[in-house]
Amino acid sequence: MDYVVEMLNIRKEFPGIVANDDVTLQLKRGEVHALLGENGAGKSTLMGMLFGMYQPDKGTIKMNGSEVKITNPNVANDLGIGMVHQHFKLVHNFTTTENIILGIEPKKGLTVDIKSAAQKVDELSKRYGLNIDPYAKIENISVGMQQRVEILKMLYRNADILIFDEPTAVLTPQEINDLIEIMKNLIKEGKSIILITHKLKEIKAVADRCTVIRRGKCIGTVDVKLTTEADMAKMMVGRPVSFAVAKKDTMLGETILKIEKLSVQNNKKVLGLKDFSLEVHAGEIVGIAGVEGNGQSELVEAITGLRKIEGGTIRLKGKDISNYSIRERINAGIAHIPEDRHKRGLVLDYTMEDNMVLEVYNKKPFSNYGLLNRQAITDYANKIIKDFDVRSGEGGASIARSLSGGNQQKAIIGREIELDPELLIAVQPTRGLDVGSIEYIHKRLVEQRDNGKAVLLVSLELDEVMNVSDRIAIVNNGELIGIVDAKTTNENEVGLMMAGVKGGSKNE
Ligand SMILES: Nc1ncnc2c1ncn2[C@@H]1O[C@H](COP(=O)(O)OP(=O)(O)OP(=O)(O)O)[C@@H](O)[C@H]1O
Repeated sequence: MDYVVEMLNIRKEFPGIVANDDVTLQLKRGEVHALLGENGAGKSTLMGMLFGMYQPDKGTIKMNGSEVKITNPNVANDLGIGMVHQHFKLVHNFTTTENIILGIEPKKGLTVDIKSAAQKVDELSKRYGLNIDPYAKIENISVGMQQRVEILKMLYRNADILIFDEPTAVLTPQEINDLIEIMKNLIKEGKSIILITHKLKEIKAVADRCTVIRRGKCIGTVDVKLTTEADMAKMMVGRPVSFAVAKKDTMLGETILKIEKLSVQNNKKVLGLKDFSLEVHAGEIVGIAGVEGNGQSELVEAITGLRKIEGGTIRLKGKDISNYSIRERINAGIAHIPEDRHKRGLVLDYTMEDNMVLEVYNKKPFSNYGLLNRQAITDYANKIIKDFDVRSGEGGASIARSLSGGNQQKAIIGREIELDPELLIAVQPTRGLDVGSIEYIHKRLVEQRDNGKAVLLVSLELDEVMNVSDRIAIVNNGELIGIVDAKTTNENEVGLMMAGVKGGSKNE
């Protein structure tokens, strides 16, 4: 059999956890091979070993039939293995070309030959349909484009084996379609791809075979054409997963959040949100649907106090909180699951325990007269970790950075829901989560609403907004286009409104 890469009987332990236990993955030349598994199942660890970031404790790696020792990422590069990481590794004030050549700069005498490098970047970009400007700065291009720079980095180094670690988690639906086309082009040009993703739809759309791992162990490799999404989900979680969200009828209570004529500037100092009004009641989930960058971040940051407002008012249970500090807003009952779990969700170098009390450490029983009560903090953190099935080697003592992306996300969601807030703002809450965890998180959001709390859900996943929300507010270009009832609307109507076609109602 023509395998370009074979990872055979691989084992890797971290303190307190066997991340990979006898895992085998064989990559055929010219295939897209999906790697599927729950959060913390050991996917990134396995790929980390193929990319030379970790060494296996046991097992062998072969390339084209011969055993190789991939002792560091430079060796991986030399062997033609490239990786696009979950969190990009780019220097923001460098240009695309500067990022791509970093570490392997072509020289003319003593100076770096940027011109010839930019020319090569341009050629590669055209050949693979990537549409990258070789002189654009990273900070000025979209996340989707930044990812293409990561792809170009691999191509520039002549990689033939391309590893994509959850590449679509940060992309918009259009960017996802583009990436799928790019992958197909790469295969046509003779590359082989390993794709880590939680999205079964994408596996169906682009992968040939799929290897499933659960809690570090290999469950099997299947032919994607012959396997349904439900079967793959079951292999991965070990039980059938329900994709539908079960909900009782809403029992609307008082108005919790009342936004009137809100205007907020965006990062470019123009109005990112204009004259925006919305109400969220106790006992309902209001979803915000829109293409990324249409005012969602400005809205969330204005409510949570992360961004100054230009005009209008924000009321929580009738009280004007427009000028409250962030802490005052938390104390008033607002909780926030942020979009960027690393930048705003966690202090990555703190333990999980400390991360779980970031908003409450200064309160009883966690502190008394300025002294921390470690036992109370441990107990509180352990409860969240258990309830939300946050998996890591050393539980609350684990450093946040060492947790898998999905487990970091579950911990943040647990921390915010545990506050039992009057208003829970959930931004992309299930980004990077496996289907089993998504099912659980959706249940918990619905539970908040059933307990008479208000939930504001912001998501780029239309399916999620449609399934979880009671009402859907659609934004386009910073304006409220309309509000629709989730029970009676359909994807077509919401899609049109997202494109700016007015519909629905402007009131509650
Ligand atoms: N450097 C590390 N130190 C300690 N533990 C680690 C380290 N890297 C990973 N782990 C642990 O190994 C397990 C597997 O993590 P890994 O990141 O491989 O999971 P994953 O399948 O990629 O998950 P996700 O889908 O959430 O990204 C997790 O329990 C994680 O906490």
